[in-house]
Parts: sequence; structure tokens; C-alpha cells
Amino acid sequence: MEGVDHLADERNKAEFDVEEMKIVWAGSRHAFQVSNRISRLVANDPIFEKSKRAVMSRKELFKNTLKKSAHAWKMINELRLSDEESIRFRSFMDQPGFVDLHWGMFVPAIKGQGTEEQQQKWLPLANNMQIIGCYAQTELGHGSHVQGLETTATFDPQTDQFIIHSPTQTSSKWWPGGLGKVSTHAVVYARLITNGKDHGVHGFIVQLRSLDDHSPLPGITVGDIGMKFGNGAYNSMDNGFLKFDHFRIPRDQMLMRLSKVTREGKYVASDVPRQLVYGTMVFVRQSIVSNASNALSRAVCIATRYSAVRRQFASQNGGTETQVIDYKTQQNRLFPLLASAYAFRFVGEWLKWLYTDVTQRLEASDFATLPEAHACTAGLKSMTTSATADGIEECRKLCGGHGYLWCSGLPELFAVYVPACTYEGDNVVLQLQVARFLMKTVSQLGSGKAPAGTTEYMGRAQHLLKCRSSVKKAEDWLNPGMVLEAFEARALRMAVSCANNLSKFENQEQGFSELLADLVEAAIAHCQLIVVSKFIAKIEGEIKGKGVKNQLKNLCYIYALHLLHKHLGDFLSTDSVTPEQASLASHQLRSLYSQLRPNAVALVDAFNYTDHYLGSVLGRYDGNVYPKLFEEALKDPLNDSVVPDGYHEYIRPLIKQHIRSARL
Ligand SMILES: CCCCCCCC/C=C\CCCCCCCCC/C=C/C(=O)SCCNC(=O)CCNC(=O)[C@H](O)C(C)(C)COP(=O)(O)OP(=O)(O)OC[C@H]1O[C@@H](n2cnc3c(N)ncnc32)[C@H](O)[C@@H]1OP(=O)(O)O
Ligand SMILES: Cc1cc2nc3c(=O)[nH]c(=O)nc-3n(C[C@H](O)[C@H](O)[C@H](O)COP(=O)(O)OP(=O)(O)OC[C@H]3O[C@@H](n4cnc5c(N)ncnc54)[C@H](O)[C@@H]3O)c2cc1C
Repeated sequence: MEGVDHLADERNKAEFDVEEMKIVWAGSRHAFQVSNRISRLVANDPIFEKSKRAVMSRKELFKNTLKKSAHAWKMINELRLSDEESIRFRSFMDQPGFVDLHWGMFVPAIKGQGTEEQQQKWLPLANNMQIIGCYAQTELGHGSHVQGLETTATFDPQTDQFIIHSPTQTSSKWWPGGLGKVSTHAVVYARLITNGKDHGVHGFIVQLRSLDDHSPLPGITVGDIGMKFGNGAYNSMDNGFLKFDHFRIPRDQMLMRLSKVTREGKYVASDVPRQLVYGTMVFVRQSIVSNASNALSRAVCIATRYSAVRRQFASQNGGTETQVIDYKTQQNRLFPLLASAYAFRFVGEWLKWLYTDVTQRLEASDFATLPEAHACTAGLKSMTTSATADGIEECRKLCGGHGYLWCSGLPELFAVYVPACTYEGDNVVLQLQVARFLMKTVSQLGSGKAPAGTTEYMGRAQHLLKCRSSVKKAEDWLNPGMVLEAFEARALRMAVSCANNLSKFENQEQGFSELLADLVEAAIAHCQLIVVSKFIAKIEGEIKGKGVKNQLKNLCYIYALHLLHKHLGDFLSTDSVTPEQASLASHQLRSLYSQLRPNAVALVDAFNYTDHYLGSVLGRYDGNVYPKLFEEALKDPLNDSVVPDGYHEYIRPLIKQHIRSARL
């Protein structure tokens, strides 16, 4: 029935102030107001309609992306939207496209690695979209191993130019988003060579296409790398290839904030760490963590609302059938994902703070926290994207057969999201960076240098290596100190065990390669500790609104205890908990699920997503699922006619042949 709220009973059960929770989720009242206004602006504009993406051809989809991006840009200018509002606008538009890389990587690369003069020259052009840029780092042969890139930028002192060249097929740039068909410019990463000496990988601003007719400049071969996973999905993006044939650029187009080449061809390295050339990746990894909570919360919102609508099997005494959300198995799969969405939100907020802090320190030439910022952004990017990709797929299964329909919104969400486990650093490669950082920290214990920040707990090694959890009853698992201690003990003991095993090898690098799998597990344990500790910090802070804090506490302990349950092998093998304590944790978890149950729909309403953004018949706000599933089915091109195209060619002859042979 149109206009009826099929989830009204669920909403009436809520034991907290949903409006206040919306503000906690958004981060502040201001952020909530911006999101609320901008999401509705996008939802109400027919240009941003997105229900036909799956049935569009690649060309139609790409052109549709261009149309949406141009319209968004027009509105952003006409309405004089601020940077914050514009970012929200693009996010609610919900269509991957070249603008993501222009604003997300090209502009930040110039800001982070360009000199003042270079910024003054290039940023106004980029900010007005008079040039459109991308981030061209990865090559056909190398992505993870950045130092293995093959593109060269050789300085020619005669002409005061760099000659950008792709010496091999594997040196072709391959993957950059926005490169294939749109970008006029790119920040290209290439090996800098002066006077025959290779100085490693540096960034260069390179024009690729004519600003008059968009044709590639002489010496440039560029195109799209082809279809990717899923219909619609990430195929709106023109990921591209690029080959240079001795292409020349002026010397001042090398990004020279970190190091420079003089007119005479002298290479001058500054005293800042060379890793700052990776700064754009650190920035994007940080934003990907916040984005993980967006993607996971969308999937969880769909699965929660649908699980409340969907009924299967009558209860034992007959009567109405059971809502599938009332099955403990459904709760055990769904509620930890709901808790994870909140957990990733809060750790994302904290990571944003950490990133801002390290950026300010770098401005003041304080590089001390850079390794930690790198480890946190790399590790949390890896951990949250893996959990989110798995979580979206679990939400699809939680919706049964209908979850597999494109109109559930989940297949496309998964297809768009899953490359996040690979881009901005393969998730295993990134956890190994965390592991290196942890091994270094462990090796320095006892050296008098106290670990700080997220490794501060390692400074309490003497206690954490010996302590026994004092949990005695299920309620003890609601004690933040006891939960944290179990996670700290597990993370530290896993890291120390790796370090001990490493020390048995004469060659550290060889030992590291042998122990890669254990090292990744230790890194994940450390990252999970960070997320749990930031969630606990959140619930210990000031939180307004009736019942809001209570709900967040439940979610926090569900998050922590489900991790304990999932990684029980780690907790038991490191003696961080006993089997009895683990069983008390499972008992507590079941009780928390029962407490969360009446609040589940309200907790996903607090995300404040419009039906447009969700893009799901199953996750509709009003829960009016079944008639809308029919409506969607009838819109399919196959239903344009009752007798399908091809009947006369392929079906009728078969049937007729069968009838003939049956008569024989
Ligand atoms: C794009 C955002 C758009 C937002 C706007 C739209 C709004 C929409 C809303 C939300 C958007 C959310 C985001 C969506 C994004 C979609 C677009 C995706 C686009 C994808 C782009 C890319 O993939 S770009 C290419 C990324 N490539 C990689 O990540 C490569 C991975 N490899 C590496 O980073 C490094 O090479 C590696 C870390 C593996 C290091 O290798 P190694 O050889 O060991 O390193 P070396 O160079 O020798 O250095 C050793 C030393 O340095 C330390 N270190 C390494 N990296 C860093 C760093 N970044 N910072 C600081 N320190 C670093 C390392 O630990 C070693 O230290 P020591 O051990 O020596 O102490
Ligand atoms: C959708 C999408 C968009 C992208 N956009 C851009 C872009 O805009 N610009 C850009 O420059 N790039 C872009 N990329 C490229 C992306 O950054 C790389 O694909 C990514 O960094 C992974 O590198 P790779 O492909 O070389 O993987 P590989 O390193 O080849 O990974 C293959 C396997 O090897 C394993 N492996 C590799 N090294 C190690 C190791 N040292 N130890 C243990 N295991 C290892 C990995 O875990 C993985 O299982 C994009 C990629 C995708 C999928």
C-alpha cells in the first residue's frame, strides 16, 4: 500500500532519540544539516536518477556519467556550494567518475607536492575545471611495488625539459581512473634521471590531450582499459592506459616541493623524508576509511529493514509468521555488521583527526609521527575495506533470493565497493607495512624510547605479557577496561611472538618472508584494537539524547565481542582469555543482541539515507517491498513485449520440431 509505513511498528519500538543519533552519526549538528539538505537536493533532481544503470551499454553509461558530472558542476557553481557541500554532493550522486580522481587525487597531489608557485599556476585551473586531471602511478607491470615503476623522466639540459618515456610495454600506465577518455592532464609518477643517475620515483604534471579538440598530444597514446566487474557499477569510470614516446614537458612541471632539479640539471633533495612523495595515497587511504562506513551502513540499512519486513515460517503456536530478523542466526550475522558500520564511522573520525595532526606537524618540519600515520592509514584502510566488502556480501545473503536481484541495490554496491580492497594499496601489502612498523616498535621496547600513540599499550608489555583476564561473569564483558586489556594482550602477544620467531632467522628479510602470514594476522589484531579503543573512547565521551549512549554502548560491545568470538583462536592461543571467559563473552553477546533487536530499524534510520541514495527496493524507508519488486520487474526490457525477441527464430522452431517428432 502506497503511503503506509510498513515499518511503523518497528520504529515505535525504538528506545532512544533517533534525531540525536543522526547527529552522532553525521559527526555534528552542522554536518547533519549539510548531509540532510544535499542528499535531498540530489535525490529530487531527475538527472541523478540511477535505476537504469545495469541495462545501459558501456557507452551510454559513460555518457550518462559525463552528463551527471556536468550537471553537478553547474549546480555546485549556481548554488555556490562550499567545499564540504560539494564533496557531499558528489558522494550522494553515487556514480563513480573522473571527478573523483580530479578532486580526490590530482588536486591533492598538486597541493601536497607542488611548490607555492606551482600551486598558484595549476590550482586555479584545476579548481575551475579548466583542466581535468588524474593520478597516473600504476603501470601494467607494477602497482604495489612503487619503486619498481619503469616510466622515465630524463632531464635534457639543452632544452630545459624532461623527456617522459615508456621504455617497455609493462611500463605503460594502466588503471588510473579518469585517464581513459576524460583527463586533459595527469600527475605522472616516473623515475627521475639526471646526468645518467636514477633518483627514484617522482611526480610530474603532464598535459595529455589538446584543450581545443581533446585529441591526445603527439607522443601520447591513451585509451580505456576495458570493462570491469559487474553491470553498471565501476564501469562508469574510464580507467585508462597511457604510453609515452619521448614526450617533452618543461622542467617546472616536476612537482618540486620535496626535491628539485636545477636549470643545470643538479638534483637537490630536501631534508624531508622521501616518503612524502606517497602523501596523496595517505590522504586517500584516510578518506577510504570513512567511506567504508558509508558503504557498509548502506548495505546494513537495506538488510535490516528487509529482515524486519520479511517473514518465514509460523511460530510454534501458529499465528503470524516470524520476521526473519527475530532469528538468532540472522541477528548473529547482521548485528555485528551494524555495529561495525558505527565502529568504522568513529575510527574514521579519529583518523581524520590524526591525518590533520600529522599534516600540521609536517608543515612545522616535525616528521616524528609520520610512520604511525602511515601505519594507521594503511592498516585501517585494509581492515575496514576487507570487512566492508565481506559485510556487503553477507547482507546480500541475509536478504535471501531477493538480495541477488539488481534492484536490491546490493549487487551493484558490492561490485563498486570490492576494488577498494585493491586500490590505494592491496590490503595484504598494506598490512605488511603495519607489521613492519610493529616489529620495529617491539624491537625498540626496553631501549628507553616509550612507544606513543596507537602503540602506547606496548609500553605496558611487562604487564600485558603476563596478565590474566579477570572476567568472571558475563557482565564483566561490559567493562571497558577488561575488554581493552584482552585486545591489548592479544595484539601484543601476537606481535611479540612474531618478533621472537623473526629473531631465530639470521637474515631478517628472509625471516620476514617466511612469517608473512603470521605478520598479517598480528597487524590485523593491532588494527582491531585501534577500532575497539576508539569506539570505547567515543562512548566514554559526552553524548546527548535520550538513550543514545546506551545504544552506542551496546553496539560497541557487540563489535568487540563478535571480534573476540571470530578470532577466538588468537585469544585462546595467546592465553588472553580462557575458554570459560570466551563462553561468557558469547553469552553476553546473545544478551546484547536481544537488547539491540527493538532498536535495529531505528539504528539504521539514524543513517538518514534517502531512498535515492540507498537505491534499493528491499531497503525502502516505508518497507513497501513486494508491490515495488513487481513494479521493478515489469520495467525490465525483457518485459517490453510478452513474446520475446528471438521467439520466431529460436523458440518456435524448437517447439515445432518437438511436435513433429512427437507425432512420428
Ligand atoms: C579518490 C577520492 C575521491 C573523493 C571524492 C569523491 C567523493 C566520494 C566519496 C568518498 C570517496 C572515497 C574514496 C573512493 C576512491 C575511489 C578511487 C580509487 C582510486 C585509486 C587510486 C589508486 O589506486 S592510486 C595507486 C595506489 N597505489 C598504491 O597504493 C601502491 C601501494 N604501494 C605503496 O604504497 C608502497 O610502495 C609500499 C607501502 C608498499 C612501500 O613499499 P616499499 O618498497 O617498502 O617502500 P619504500 O618506497 O622503499 O619505502 C620504505 C619505507 O617507507 C615507509 N613508507 C611507505 N609508504 C609510506 C607512506 N605513504 N608514508 C610514510 N612512510 C611510508 C615504509 O614503511 C618504509 O619504512 P621503513 O620500514 O624503512 O621504516
Ligand atoms: C578500480 C581500480 C581503480 C584504480 N585506480 C587507480 C588510479 O587512479 N591510479 C593509479 O595509479 N592506480 C590505480 N589503480 C591501481 C591500484 O592502485 C593497484 O592495482 C593496487 O595498488 C594493487 O597493485 P597491483 O595491481 O600491482 O597488485 P599486485 O601487487 O600485483 O597484487 C597481486 C597479488 O600479489 C600479492 N602481493 C604483492 N606484493 C606482495 C608482497 N610484497 N607480499 C605479499 N603479497 C604480495 C597481493 O596481495 C595480491 O594478492 C586502481 C585499481 C583498481 C582496481
